[in-house]
Amino acid sequence: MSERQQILIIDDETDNLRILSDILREQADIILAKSGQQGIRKAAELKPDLILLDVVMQGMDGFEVMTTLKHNAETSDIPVIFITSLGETHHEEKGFRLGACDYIQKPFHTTIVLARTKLHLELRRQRTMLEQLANIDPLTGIANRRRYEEVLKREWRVAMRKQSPVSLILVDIDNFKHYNDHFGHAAGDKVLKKVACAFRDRLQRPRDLVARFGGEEFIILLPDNDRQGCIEVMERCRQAIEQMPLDDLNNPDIRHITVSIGGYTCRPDTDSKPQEAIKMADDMLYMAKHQGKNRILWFCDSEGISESPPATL
Ligand SMILES: Nc1nc2c(ncn2[C@@H]2O[C@H](COP(=O)(O)OP(=O)(O)OP(=O)(O)O)[C@@H](O)[C@H]2O)c(=O)[nH]1
Repeated sequence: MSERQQILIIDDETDNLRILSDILREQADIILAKSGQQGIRKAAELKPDLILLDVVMQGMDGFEVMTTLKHNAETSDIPVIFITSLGETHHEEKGFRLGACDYIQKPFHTTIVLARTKLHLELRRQRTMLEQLANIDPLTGIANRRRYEEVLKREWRVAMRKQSPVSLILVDIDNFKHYNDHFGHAAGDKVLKKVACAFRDRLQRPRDLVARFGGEEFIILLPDNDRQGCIEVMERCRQAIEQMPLDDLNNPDIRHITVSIGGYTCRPDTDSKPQEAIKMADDMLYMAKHQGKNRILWFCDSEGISESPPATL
């Protein structure tokens, strides 16, 4: 991760903003806010890596700003350093109790401000890296199952609140064992990467998610789209994979692979559970395999089972 980090400085004194940004601009890109309200807005919008927050300010003070930041899921994990003239122990204690990662007293020494911000930016960088490692499948570079389950829980709650549909899709590469046995594990790995890319490139809404479920299985989440819309998206994926050239694998015998897909569209309510929805998609995948592979079987609570491409008589 080489891109520059961002520090948001919230202080109602223009001179303080100028002095701090002069000190810190070599370390990171600086965002300035002249009031608590403006700081909260910029924190949610720009998600800086670190916030330097004054306590004594006109209107909303730093402690109130901190409380608001910690109550908003979008800003709650951004580290905050209080930088203030309030020097008594109980002020410092209150700052830490509210969730600050550090407390610097004014008048401050430039070297101390630099050393502490450097430390917290580095911790932030390492934390982001660990989060990415914990959420990404190392072979394909897409989300892993852990990440999928986390996002699914969140989208399930959103769908319940908004009474909107959510679709879960399981995908399994057809005859992959044969492929692996014939051409080796390394060639199989290349296919897995290509399939992951094919899905990632075609699922374009920001909340769509494709993850590696394990082995040669992928799992997809399409929130806020109806059954027909989801089937169309997945049919485009199925066709793209079927037509995907495997020439670079130098296997004259197998030029193409196919996938079977099981989908389930539902409207989550208090009686339903994400794990049951995954099971429904798995049942559809099983049927897709059973009916000849390279096809989509879909179940929707209100419309029953459908197949894509449509079965010919
Ligand atoms: N190359 C590679 N192969 C994997 C990986 N994970 C699982 N596999 C292989 O995927 C194959 C799955 O085989 P099966 O479960 O029998 O399924 P299949 O041959 O695709 O048969 P159908 O699902 O009925 O079409 C096995 O050979 C596994 O070794 C992986 O990370 N890399």
